[in-house]
Amino acid sequence: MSNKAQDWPEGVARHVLERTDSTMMEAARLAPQLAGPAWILALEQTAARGRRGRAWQHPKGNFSATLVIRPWQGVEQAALYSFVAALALDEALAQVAGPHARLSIKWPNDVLLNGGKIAGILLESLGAGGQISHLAIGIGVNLREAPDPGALEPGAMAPVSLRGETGTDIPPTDFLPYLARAFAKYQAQFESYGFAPIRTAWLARAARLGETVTARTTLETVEGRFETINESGAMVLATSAGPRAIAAADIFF
Ligand SMILES: O=C(O)CCCC[C@@H]1SC[C@@H]2NC(=O)N[C@@H]21
Repeated sequence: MSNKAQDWPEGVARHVLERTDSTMMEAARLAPQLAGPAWILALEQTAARGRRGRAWQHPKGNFSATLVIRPWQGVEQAALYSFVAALALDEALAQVAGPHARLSIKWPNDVLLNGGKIAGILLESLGAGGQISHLAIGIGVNLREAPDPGALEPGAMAPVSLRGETGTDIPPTDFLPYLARAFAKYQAQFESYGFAPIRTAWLARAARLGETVTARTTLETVEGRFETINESGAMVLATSAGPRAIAAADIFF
């Protein structure tokens, strides 16, 4: 594991907080004053949130951070940063987890370790008057402890922790440079060459590609074979009624 201070990506600010409500809220408060991209890491969060309005548990020792950036293009491109973030997470975790860790990415933006959920990503756009000024990319990683499965929704993916699965015990402040470097690498790729190379890399890491999955949207439940993701990042399922592109859903295996 290399974790030298000089390995921090150039031009990116870093704020480390002992405690806050949520790094997403901290990001919204800080964004107007930021001169460039910034990571906001909190050692404790009192009101952390997950996707679809769910609460996110943050046991002590786990990683919780939000990266604030100015998105490269419009609203549609902004959503694709979740794939950039998932690849970065996968790479950073592979670097610290050791050779036996089985990492994969679950559409749209969870990272799995040995089949359980180790990390989640939450994207929020910040701005006023319909204009996105900043993108807040929130990342939670169960570094030390898996949250209590009893507090999760029925059918939710079983949570695991890095320490529980691999024995690696890395503090959040030490994990951050791995993630920041990996994110800067994939961000540069995305902003130079577009979504195509990110999509290819993402598909190579995708969990259950080619297998039958169930997608639960707010309106319906769709079952089908996970064929690919399209150029907008939607999951494409081969269903009995033909191909379906799903833009947002919870996926069950
Ligand atoms: O539902 C998910 O899987 C996404 C979870 C995102 C949690 C992170 S922790 C850091 C940031 N601050 C928050 O309040 N949420 C995100």
